[in-house]
Amino acid sequence: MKKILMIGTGGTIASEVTQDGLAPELTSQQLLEHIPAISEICEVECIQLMNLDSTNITPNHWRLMARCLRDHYAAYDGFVITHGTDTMAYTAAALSYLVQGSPKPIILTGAQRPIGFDSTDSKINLTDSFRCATEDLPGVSIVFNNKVILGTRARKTHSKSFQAFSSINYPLLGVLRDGCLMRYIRQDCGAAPIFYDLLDTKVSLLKLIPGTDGELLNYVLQRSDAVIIESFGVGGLPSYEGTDFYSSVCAAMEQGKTVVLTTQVQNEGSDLLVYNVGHSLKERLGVLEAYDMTTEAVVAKLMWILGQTRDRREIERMFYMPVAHDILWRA
Ligand SMILES: NC(=O)C[C@H](N)C(=O)O
Repeated sequence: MKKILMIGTGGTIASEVTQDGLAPELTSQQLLEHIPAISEICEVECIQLMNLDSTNITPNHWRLMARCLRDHYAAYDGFVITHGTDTMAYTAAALSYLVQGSPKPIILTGAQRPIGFDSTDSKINLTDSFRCATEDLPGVSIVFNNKVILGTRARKTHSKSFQAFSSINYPLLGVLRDGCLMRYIRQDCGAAPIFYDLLDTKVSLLKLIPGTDGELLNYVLQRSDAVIIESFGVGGLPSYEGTDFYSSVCAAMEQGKTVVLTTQVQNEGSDLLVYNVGHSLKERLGVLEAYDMTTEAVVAKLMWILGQTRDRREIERMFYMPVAHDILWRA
């Protein structure tokens, strides 16, 4: 029987009703006690790394999770991390950069309703996740509502219903039907994973609205090593009286900061060269663009890259180099 490590981090799945709203209180061991049938699927050992609403998860917690995987990697056949859904897509992306090429499954799961509630999705999500953790499903993925989503492509797209996650600009890796995994895609992997530990957390995101105050961008640029600007459509920077976004970006890049343009539109990604509002940003300034990557993946990838280098060319090379199919290859 395969041996799986369950790593508890909190979330709704582990939450109980308190006077001040739901709060994570159950340990991984207590979660398992709700589903005795898991012992027919695999042998499980548990570690409780933290017990947090995922709103409170930070990049330091991603590093703790990656270290936990590294320290216990050899002893288990697969890993199930229980996590709040609110920032699970960020954690999945971060672990995809911190633990690359894993031949063993690293599954993140959680729930929209606590395990103690009559109408809960916790039990099916956990059972499906343990099934997937015993399969040939390399790399980091999210198993939720019968779907298997690649870690770099997940996004929370429903705040309440069980179908919380979607795969963005990439097909599902598989689905679960009556507890059986139908795998559509097998991720490539190495003989052993490469673990990373360093992250530069001075990465910020600015979402534009029509008429954004240019001083906001200056402020964010000042306080960050990299800024992601979530712009409109296929991407570009506005210009109107009283703002000079272009000069702000230019000055920040001269100081060695990294600027990435992405889009608020969920599907199909950016293409800065299409419109005049984006063209010179790309051609003359050389800002990076996200193309089909999710914002969650861009955030985590920049932290991972800047944890390793400050060289502009190297940053650009690493940014466009696909890791776990986070970006479609561009020749
Ligand atoms: N469904 C959930 O898990 C939401 C919860 N607030 C969390 O992210 O921890």
